[in-house]
Amino acid sequence: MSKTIIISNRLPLQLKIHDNTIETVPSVGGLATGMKSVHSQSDSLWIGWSGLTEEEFNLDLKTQVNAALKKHQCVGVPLTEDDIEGFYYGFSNNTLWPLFHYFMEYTEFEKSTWETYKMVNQKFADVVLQHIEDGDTVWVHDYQLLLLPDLIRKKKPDTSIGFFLHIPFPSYEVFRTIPCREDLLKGMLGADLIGFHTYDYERHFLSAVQRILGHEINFNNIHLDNRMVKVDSFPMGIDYDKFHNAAKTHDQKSNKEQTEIQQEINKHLKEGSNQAKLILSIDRLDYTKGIANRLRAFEYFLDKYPQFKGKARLVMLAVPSRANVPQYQKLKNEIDQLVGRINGKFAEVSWTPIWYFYRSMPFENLIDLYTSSEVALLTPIRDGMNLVAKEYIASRVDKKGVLILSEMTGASNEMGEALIINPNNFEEIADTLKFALEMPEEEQIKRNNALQKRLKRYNVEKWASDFFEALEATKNDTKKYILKKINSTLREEIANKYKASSKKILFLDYDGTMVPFEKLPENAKPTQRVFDTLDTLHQQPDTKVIIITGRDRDTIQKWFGHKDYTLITEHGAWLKENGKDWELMERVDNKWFESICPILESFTDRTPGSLVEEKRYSLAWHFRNVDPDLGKKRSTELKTTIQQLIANHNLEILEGDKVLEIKVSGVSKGKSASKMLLDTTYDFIFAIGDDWTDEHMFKELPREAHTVKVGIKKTVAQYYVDDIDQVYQLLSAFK
Ligand SMILES: O=P(O)(O)OC[C@H]1O[C@H](O[C@H]2O[C@H](CO)[C@@H](O)[C@H](O)[C@H]2O)[C@H](O)[C@@H](O)[C@@H]1O
Ligand SMILES: O=c1ccn([C@@H]2O[C@H](COP(=O)(O)OP(=O)(O)O)[C@@H](O)[C@H]2O)c(=O)[nH]1
Repeated sequence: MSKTIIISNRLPLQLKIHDNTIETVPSVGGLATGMKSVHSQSDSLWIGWSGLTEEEFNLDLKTQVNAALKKHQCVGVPLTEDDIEGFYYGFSNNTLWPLFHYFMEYTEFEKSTWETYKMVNQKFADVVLQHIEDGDTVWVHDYQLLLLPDLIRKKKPDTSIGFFLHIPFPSYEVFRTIPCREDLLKGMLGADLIGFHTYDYERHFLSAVQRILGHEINFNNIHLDNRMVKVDSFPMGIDYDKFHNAAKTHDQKSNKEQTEIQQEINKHLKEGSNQAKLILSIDRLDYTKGIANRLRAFEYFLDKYPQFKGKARLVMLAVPSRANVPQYQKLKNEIDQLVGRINGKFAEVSWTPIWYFYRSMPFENLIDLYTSSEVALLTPIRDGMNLVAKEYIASRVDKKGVLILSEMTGASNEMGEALIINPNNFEEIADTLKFALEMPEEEQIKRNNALQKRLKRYNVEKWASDFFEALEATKNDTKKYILKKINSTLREEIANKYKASSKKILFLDYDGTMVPFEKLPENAKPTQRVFDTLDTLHQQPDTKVIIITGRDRDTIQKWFGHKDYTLITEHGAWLKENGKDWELMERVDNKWFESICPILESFTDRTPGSLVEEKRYSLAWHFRNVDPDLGKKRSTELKTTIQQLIANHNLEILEGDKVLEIKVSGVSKGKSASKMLLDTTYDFIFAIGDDWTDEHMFKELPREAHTVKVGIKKTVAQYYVDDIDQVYQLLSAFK
């Protein structure tokens, strides 16, 4: 039976050695807490790091380690201290983490940690490959494993692979600064489906893929040579019932059954003469979480609204995290000092403004804090999602409580009823805190009602099932493509038909089919491979070889004029065959150039990288070297600008691959190809091409023709080949 393999750096449990025995503790962090719910409800295997390095346990303990992991359907990836240093503290958390959260000044790029990162991703791949079976689905998580999807794809090309990034994907301008940017993107593109928390992260990723790798993107599909990768946003939910039900039971507990923390909260904060409202914050101690800003904003609040002294208290839980990274150590000192200074400044005998815990707390204590706090104040500078915001709302069984949430969190996109603040605006935070502490109960209930409904509906289970459904759909699309793809059997079948036929005609597109695109069109000259292949085909008995291209007559004359192949240029305007001179296939003129050319030139002047190509009877505006977004925008603008002129002169616009071509209406590769069939009866008709202009040919040729599209794109052609190399593989079978 097929299974799902979840892979993340951290497993849902961490192993510790105590008195020579293995103990397990739950992992902290949103990825682990969220995915744990998915894992526990499905028959999946989770592969990741156990929290122990290879040096930390000996052979005697190994059996215990494996057993502890197996009990939770987990498999460990063996990592050494050096691996953890270079891969986890180094490249993951000293390079990728700050870069992806826009902390460029903290981002260090070191070749040695990059090398370790690559090596450790390979170690993960090796373990996955030991456990993967045909039909399994793989779900890779997060920035520590960006190279893994491609490493698995290389060894197991047919596996269904999903990838989810839990942190922001930064804008192209930030991402482009990292030297290994191409490798990172290529690694991720090994997946069939790539998921992000928000649409913004998704569009940043697509923009980076388009600009750095130059792949064609259609809506949210990335066209690779032989596969399609789908990209989408799936905002992660929480296990709503788990938090809501725990909060319900919590409310029903007698005094005796309450946890120590709850008893403390009641004694000091809720029941004494000096009752203070609680403002809660919970995060890992991370500079992205805006903890220092929050403390300063709280100080500003107490200065601005002194009436809250003694009446409000910040309860701040900061969970130790990545303590080996220097920036985290600095932050810890800064927070300690800030808390000390603010408490020193405002404390009274019966009231300290900040209760600060630097540790992690078990689930029951988190529930104590969530249910006892009137306000949650979460102020990250950047945060992929922020599950604490969702957990706080889900735990409010009484529907009371106010959430103040930074607009820089992924969660703020879906939690519009919360009070959304800019974490750098202390004035706004102070005013919002006052507003929250004074908010009437009816308003709190109204806001939370809406939030809870959404959290209940789009919970972590729904999030995971949506992701799997999308992965399945992507895989099915790919299957459809694979069915039409020319494999060795199909190649032989087509070649046999060719050999068995007595009259054959082959229509071959040039750019993108026989040769790859170049930055400047004049540089895409025919190679020896082009001539060798065409000569061989041309020498076959009863075979007519036609190059059919949008290229201008003069260039094709220069490149192929010395050969005897049939040449059709400018999308069917010109024909040259049987060694005769060029003749016009259609009645065309170019008098209209003088009205269109100046417009194209003015677009070229203000669109860096674009160029005008003047052919005998058509004009082409190329934007291959233009910034992709600008190119798309300007080509749409150009179409609108010349619309009227096009109609007046009986012209039409052909949209090729990064080119708009204006030509006399009615001239097309389809029409000219059909004309070539008029005088002779062929029993083998073949056409191959890569772009939109070839679709005319595929459409208009008779049904029995063998039509082949180069690259995985929408087409009416019968078959696909992946790339130019496969074009030659196919053509060389015809001999
Ligand atoms: O494993 P650690 O280095 O201890 O860090 C804990 C996790 O932090 C990050 O969590 C992210 O995922 C959350 C769920 O999607 C999201 O809400 C939050 O905004 C992110 O920061 C990290 O992405 C995980 O890989 C870590 O395990
Ligand atoms: O002592 C603690 C404090 C927090 N959490 C959990 O850690 C996660 C934090 O996730 P979030 O998305 O807010 O941020 P991350 O730490 O993943 O960046 C939440 O599920 C919390 O319930 C925990 O398990 N123990």
